[in-house]
Amino acid sequence: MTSTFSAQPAAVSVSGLSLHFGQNAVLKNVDLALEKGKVLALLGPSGCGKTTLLRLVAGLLAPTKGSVKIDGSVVADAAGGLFVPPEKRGLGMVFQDYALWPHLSVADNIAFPLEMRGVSRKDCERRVATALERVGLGGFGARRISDMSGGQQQRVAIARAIVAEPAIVLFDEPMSNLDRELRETMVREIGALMSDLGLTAIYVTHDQSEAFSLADQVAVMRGGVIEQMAAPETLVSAPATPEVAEFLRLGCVVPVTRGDNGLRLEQTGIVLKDDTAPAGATHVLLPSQAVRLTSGEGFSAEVVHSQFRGDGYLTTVALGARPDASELTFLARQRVVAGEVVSLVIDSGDMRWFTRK
Ligand SMILES: Nc1ncnc2c1ncn2[C@@H]1O[C@H](COP(=O)(O)OP(=O)(O)OP(=O)(O)O)[C@@H](O)[C@H]1O
Repeated sequence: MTSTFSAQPAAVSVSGLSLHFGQNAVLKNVDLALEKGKVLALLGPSGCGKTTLLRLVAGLLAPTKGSVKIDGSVVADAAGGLFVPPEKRGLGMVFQDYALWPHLSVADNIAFPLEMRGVSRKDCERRVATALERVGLGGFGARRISDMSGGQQQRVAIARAIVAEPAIVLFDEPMSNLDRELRETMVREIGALMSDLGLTAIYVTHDQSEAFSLADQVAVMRGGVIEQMAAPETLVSAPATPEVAEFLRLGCVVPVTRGDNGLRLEQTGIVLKDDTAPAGATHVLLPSQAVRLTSGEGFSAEVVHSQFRGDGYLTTVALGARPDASELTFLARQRVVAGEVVSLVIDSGDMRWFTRK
């Protein structure tokens, strides 16, 4: 696992964190640290443990092993039997299903965390009005929740999460009930809000573009562990494992073997003569971004399909004899047709090598 640690005191850190449901280990020995003012996205396929990790930070679950610290204070420690309840962790939370009270007004929903803290009525009104302005719902305080659209309800939920100016805001797939267009707008708005307020946030999503647009750091999770935690650009340029490369759909990962004639890319018919692979390389990523069609010498590949996408032709080719051939998808500049055999160039400097899978 690769994590990023910093000399700055972490806003959130977890250490050796595990959670078992009966015999089932859902989270396995996870370590991470998030700096103040930064946004961390937890990204991964369904069931990989993203929500579980978020709920452990929130205090909605207690760890089987390990500990959670918020702003330097331990809020959960399995060994020491310490557990601080969610309402005492100073967090704001935004859920997928909004979790608003439909019978209360917008203002009353947002005021709830302030009332829990005993804030005066006058102060409450002022802070609710500010929070409403921040999410673009100024003047909507008296409306009933049931009279608001899905997008507006999610904005109310965000206003409620930030109204008490918590140290950290946790988002659990907040966009998944919204349609695509609205999701894109909301991602822009949440991003702007996060940077205006300098929020520290953890944001769970299975949507790569959402994670990449919002987060400073992205933790790619798989099977209850963090495979890699890094800035989005680093995940793309230097995926730590073949699994990260495959999950992010960065290109085609193929096994390699060294032979007398050079380095053989299995199931592709490709033999690399300029062998730049490090010792012990077992797999290589052929990144989609590095692939070009050429009229000169290159790797032969048969076009499986190709579709015009506005900015080019999204093209899948078979590297080697089908049906066992590895397939590589990339954006071609020119039109090609299924069945055509094309010539491809991939600079060896753009290839990424792995020493295990
Ligand atoms: N209360 C529970 N009892 C038993 N198993 C559970 C419980 N809650 C979650 N799990 C299991 O833990 C694993 C991780 O679940 P989690 O909800 O953290 O995944 P996720 O990555 O957030 O997935 P999704 O994107 O589908 O929400 C899953 O296999 C899930 O079935």
